[in-house]
Amino acid sequence: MKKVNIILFGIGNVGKTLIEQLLTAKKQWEENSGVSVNVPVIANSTKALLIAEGITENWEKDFKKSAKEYKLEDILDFTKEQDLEHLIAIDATASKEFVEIYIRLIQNGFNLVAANKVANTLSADFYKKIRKELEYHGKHFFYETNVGAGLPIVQTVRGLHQAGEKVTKIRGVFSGSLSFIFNTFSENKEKFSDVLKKAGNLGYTEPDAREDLSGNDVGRKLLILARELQLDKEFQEVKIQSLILEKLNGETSAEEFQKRISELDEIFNQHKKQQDQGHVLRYIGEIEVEKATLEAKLISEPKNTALGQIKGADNIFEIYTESYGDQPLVIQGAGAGAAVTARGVASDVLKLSQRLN
Ligand SMILES: NC(=O)C1=CN([C@@H]2O[C@H](COP(=O)(O)OP(=O)(O)OC[C@H]3O[C@@H](n4cnc5c(N)ncnc54)[C@H](O)[C@@H]3O)[C@@H](O)[C@H]2O)C=CC1
Ligand SMILES: N[C@@H](CC=O)C(=O)O
Repeated sequence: MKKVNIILFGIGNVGKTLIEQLLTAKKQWEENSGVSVNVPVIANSTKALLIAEGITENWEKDFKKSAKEYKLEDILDFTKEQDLEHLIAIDATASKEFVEIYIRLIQNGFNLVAANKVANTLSADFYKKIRKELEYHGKHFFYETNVGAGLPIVQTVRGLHQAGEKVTKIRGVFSGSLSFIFNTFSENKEKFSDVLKKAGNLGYTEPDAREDLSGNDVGRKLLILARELQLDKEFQEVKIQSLILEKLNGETSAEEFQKRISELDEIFNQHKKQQDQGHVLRYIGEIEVEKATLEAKLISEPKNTALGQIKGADNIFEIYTESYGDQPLVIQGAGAGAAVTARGVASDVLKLSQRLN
């Protein structure tokens, strides 16, 4: 039996659900895949719980009782002292600072799985540096949930491109939270701010919902796919239409923004009023490969088109390639939510485990 040791950073929406899924699937993984999953470290932004033999279903109580403030060195020392092998660090944070330690993790023998999109959307130099370090140390990095949550988007785009297929365009609804917001807001009389709160409570938005409303989260996803297609782009080159007022995004803190979200209601009412009969609002992303352009924008879409008909927090990705011609390869399904995202992370962990000797 191959024993893998998970060091989980981030025990919020996605992290918590992942723990539950890993504990529940443990026996199945052992029996069907020969992989025994152990979670000796779980950490949030301030505290970590370190248990060599792994957390149990009492992990929340144990964390409250025994988690201690920590530095990365404490975790690195612990994994060495305990001689833990087959190490997989999971980044289930949304932190911009946390990704700075990826290189140190790789150098200290860790493989990586990330739900966090930041590492793949910093400078092209950093993107290449991570991959160079991974190659040098013989480590792996999986990040399927960076685009489309649990949907198989990254692997499909990468697989087509690596196989020599000419991908010409990717177009679709890349944001689960904006999908939910516009589906709900277009269809009923709720205020925009109430729908936004609901999306947050359902775990669809980023921890700071402005990441979604500013279009930055979609921008990141576009860049991640573009880089899979070996387009050498930077985040600043993505053309992004923001849906948020400058005054609420600039100097305002996330807490202040939460208190002022009703200021968005009037703007979105206007967007809604301007809809033609039978049309819905859609925030879409588009990569034109030949032109090397990446764009995220709000459009008015007829309800009866592929993009117009989606429901709930669905994403839809139309992947146009030479072989598929005018009829794109289409992938659709829930594009946000803790359960689908955590399952995508778990799937990455399992795939990565199977590569470890
Ligand atoms: N919610 C969704 O549908 C999807 C989320 N994701 C990504 O998953 C990630 C996590 O999202 P949520 O669980 O909703 O966020 P959350 O805000 O519920 O949880 C974040 C966790 O990270 C911890 N954290 C923050 N900074 C840290 C640091 N420096 N070191 C260690 N821990 C730190 C926080 O204490 C918290 O436990 C985000 O990057 C998000 O973009 C990706 C795909 C879909
Ligand atoms: N906030 C994101 C969550 C997944 O990445 C989204 O809305 O799609």
